[in-house]
Amino acid sequence: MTIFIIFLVILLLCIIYFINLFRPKPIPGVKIVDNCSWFLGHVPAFQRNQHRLHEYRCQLAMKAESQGDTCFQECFPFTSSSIDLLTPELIEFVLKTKFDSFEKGPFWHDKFHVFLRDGIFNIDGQQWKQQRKIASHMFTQRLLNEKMIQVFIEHGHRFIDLLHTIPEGEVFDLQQLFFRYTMDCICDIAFGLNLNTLTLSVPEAQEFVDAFDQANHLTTIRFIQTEFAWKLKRLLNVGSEKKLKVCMKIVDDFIYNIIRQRRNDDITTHAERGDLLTLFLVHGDKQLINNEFLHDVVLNFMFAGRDTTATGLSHLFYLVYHLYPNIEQKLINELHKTNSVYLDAVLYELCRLHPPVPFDLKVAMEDIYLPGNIFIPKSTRVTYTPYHYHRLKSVWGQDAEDFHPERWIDKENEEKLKTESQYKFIAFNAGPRLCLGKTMALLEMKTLASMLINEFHFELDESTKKFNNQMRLQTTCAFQYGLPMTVKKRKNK
Ligand code: HEM
Repeated sequence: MTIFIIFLVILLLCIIYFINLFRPKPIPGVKIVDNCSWFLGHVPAFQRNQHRLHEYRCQLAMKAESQGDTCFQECFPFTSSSIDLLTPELIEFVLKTKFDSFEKGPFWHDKFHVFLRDGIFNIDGQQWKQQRKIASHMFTQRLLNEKMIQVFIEHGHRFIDLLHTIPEGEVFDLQQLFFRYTMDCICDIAFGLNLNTLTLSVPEAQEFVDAFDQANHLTTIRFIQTEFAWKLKRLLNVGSEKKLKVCMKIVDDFIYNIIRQRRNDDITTHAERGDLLTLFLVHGDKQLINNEFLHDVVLNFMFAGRDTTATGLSHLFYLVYHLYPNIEQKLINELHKTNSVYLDAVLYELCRLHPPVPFDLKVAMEDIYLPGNIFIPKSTRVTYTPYHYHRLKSVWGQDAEDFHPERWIDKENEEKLKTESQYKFIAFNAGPRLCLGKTMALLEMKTLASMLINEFHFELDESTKKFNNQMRLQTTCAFQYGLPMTVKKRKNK
C-alpha cells in the first residue's frame, strides 16, 4: 500500500513537472489581450476562429492598441511565446536595426521545410545572402522593362482570348484564372518554361498545381496545431501529414522533371533571357548547384511569384467590381493616359488593406531588449501582421480601415505617388529581406488589370451562395471559395 502511494505521488509529480515544462510561458510585462488557457494557451481560440483567423487577431491588435500598448502576446504550449508588433519603431528594430538577432529560425524552418526546403524563403544567414545575391540579378530594371512586360502582355492576350470564349452570364472562377496566369508568367520568366496552365494544354501541370496548393494549405495548418500534434501525425504518417507527403511527391517529381529538361538544354539558348535557373547555373557555386538546390530555387520562386500576385489580383477585382464600383470608371478614364497614378494608388491601397501575405514572423536568436525596454528571451517568436497592422489608427490615421487610394497620391504633384516608410507599409516585408519581386508584382498586376478592365466588365455572382469573402488558410489570403464572376465585353469597345 505504502509503495503504491509513493508510486502515485511520484507519478503525480512527474505529470505536474511535464505539464509545467510544456505549458505556455508568458513573457512578463507584455499584455495578453484575450482569454488564454492555462495549458493550451491561445490554441483553442485559434482553432475556434480558424475560419476568420485574421479578423480575430485584428480584434486582439486593436484592443491592445486602444490600451496604448505597442505589442501584445500570444501563448502556445510546447513552444516559446510570441509577441506581435504594433509600431513602425518595433518593426524597424526587428527587420533592420537588429537584423542578425532575428531569424526565421527553427520554428518557421521546421514547419515549412517539407514544402519550401532550403529555398530563399526558408533559410537564414550566409546561405540566404548567397541565394538573394544571385536571384537579385533577375529583377533589374532592364529585364523588367524589356522582358517581363512582354511576358505579362503575351499571357494577358491569352487570358483575354479565354474570356472571350466564356458565354455571357456563365459563372466562372476568376481567381482560378489569375492563379493560372501568374503561374504561367513566373514559369516563363524564371525558368524559361511554357506551362500554359491558362489554356490547360499541359494536363500533368494541373495535377502538379493542385498538389502544390494542397501542400501549401497542409503546411500552413501546422501553425494552428500544437507542435506535438503535427509532429506525432508526421511520425505516424496519418491525417494531414500523410496527405502532405503524397502532395509533395507529386510536386517534387514535377519539379525534378523541369530541372532534368533544363540540364539537357543548351545553356546559351536561355542565357540571353537572364532567367533565374540560368543565373544560378552560370553564377552559382558549382559545388552547390545540384538538382536538390535547383529544386528548392524553382519551388520557392513559384511560391513567391504565383500565389501572392494572383491573390492580389483576385482582391483587386473583388474590390473594383463589387465593393467599390465607382473605381471602375476612374480606372477606365485613366487607361489612355500615359500616367497611371490612380491604378498604382489602388494597387498600393489594395496591398495595404488586403495584403496578399497577411502574416509573417521571426525568432529572437538571443535574449534582447526591444525599444520601450521590453525584454524578450531567446527563442521568442516576433510576429508582424500586415493584415491588422495596416488597419491600426495609430499607424495609418483615423481612416485606417477605409479603402482610400487617394492617400497614396502626392498632394503637391498629383501625377506622382507618395512614398511611405517600409516599416509603416509592410505588405512586401521590409529591411534587407524586402520582397525581391515587389516591382515585378506591381507591374504584373497593373498590366493584366489594365488589359482586362479595358476590354471587359465583370460582375460578382452571389447567387452561387458559396461565395463569401472567407480566406483560405494558406500563406496567402486567397478566397476560400474562389471568385465567381460573369463577364461581358465592355460597351463602346
Ligand atoms: C503582390 C505580390 C507580392 C507580395 C505581397 C509579396 C510579399 C512578400 C513578402 C511579405 C515577403 C517576405 C516573406 C518572408 O518573410 O519570408 C516576400 C519575400 C520575397 N518575395 Fe515577394 N511578394 C509578392 C510578389 C513576388 C513576386 C512576383 C516575386 C518574384 C518571383 C517575389 C519574390 C520574393 C522573394 C524572392 C522573396 C524572398 C526575399 C528574401 O527572403 O530575401 N515576390 N514577398
